[in-house]
Amino acid sequence: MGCAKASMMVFRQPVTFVTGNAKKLEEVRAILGNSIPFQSLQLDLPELQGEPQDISKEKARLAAKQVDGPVLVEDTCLCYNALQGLPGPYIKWFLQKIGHEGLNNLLMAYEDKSAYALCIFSLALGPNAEPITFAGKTPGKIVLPRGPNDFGWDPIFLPDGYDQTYAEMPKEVKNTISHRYKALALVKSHFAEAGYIFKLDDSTF
Ligand SMILES: O=P(O)(O)OP(=O)(O)OP(=O)(O)OC[C@H]1O[C@@H](n2cnc3c(O)ncnc32)[C@H](O)[C@@H]1O
Ligand SMILES: [Mg+2]
Repeated sequence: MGCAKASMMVFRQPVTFVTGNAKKLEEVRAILGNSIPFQSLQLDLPELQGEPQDISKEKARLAAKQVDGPVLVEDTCLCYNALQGLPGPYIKWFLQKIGHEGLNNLLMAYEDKSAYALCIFSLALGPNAEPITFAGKTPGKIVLPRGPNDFGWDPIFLPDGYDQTYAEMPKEVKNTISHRYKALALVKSHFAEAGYIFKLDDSTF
């Protein structure tokens, strides 16, 4: 990686999307297509605590050190409005321990079943670069599980304006309204505007 001009960065390797989650990778691939030169690396990054944006940035710093090059990571939260945004970044453990039923029961005491899915991508251009974040948010509500149980909390999330849960709707629909899609739209615009140049195997992207 080198810096030709202040506004122009030249990369000798593609951006590495680091995740331990195959379903995330599938969606990122489908949404990005070949708009950004990227490769993937399966690594289990630590589940950190704190504010979603800080967690995502720290994940990117850790990933960039391991990859020693430009990386993209994301952290996904499921936030209940009645619970001031919790489970938020801790959704992975909540889902693992109490499942879809428990995630519904958490809201039993509240009339407000509204929630939002939040995805925060972080791009670190190298191991010493400060990560840049891109957030996408999709509002909806928590419902009893409906649809295939393929990906996380998809069966219990009903996005606003739709009568199918994330799990019930075709992938092509989820991938045009989701938290992940919205965050990646910002990532794509950033790449379109930032003037990054990828010189990979003699080809320029
Ligand atoms: O390696 P990373 O990228 O961290 O992958 P992860 O599976 O640990 O993912 P997170 O730390 O972001 O935790 C988010 C949790 O929410 C789940 N999840 C993420 N995106 C989702 C989506 O679009 N629909 C449903 N569940 C999702 C995911 O399976 C986890 O249980
Ligand atoms: Mg994780």
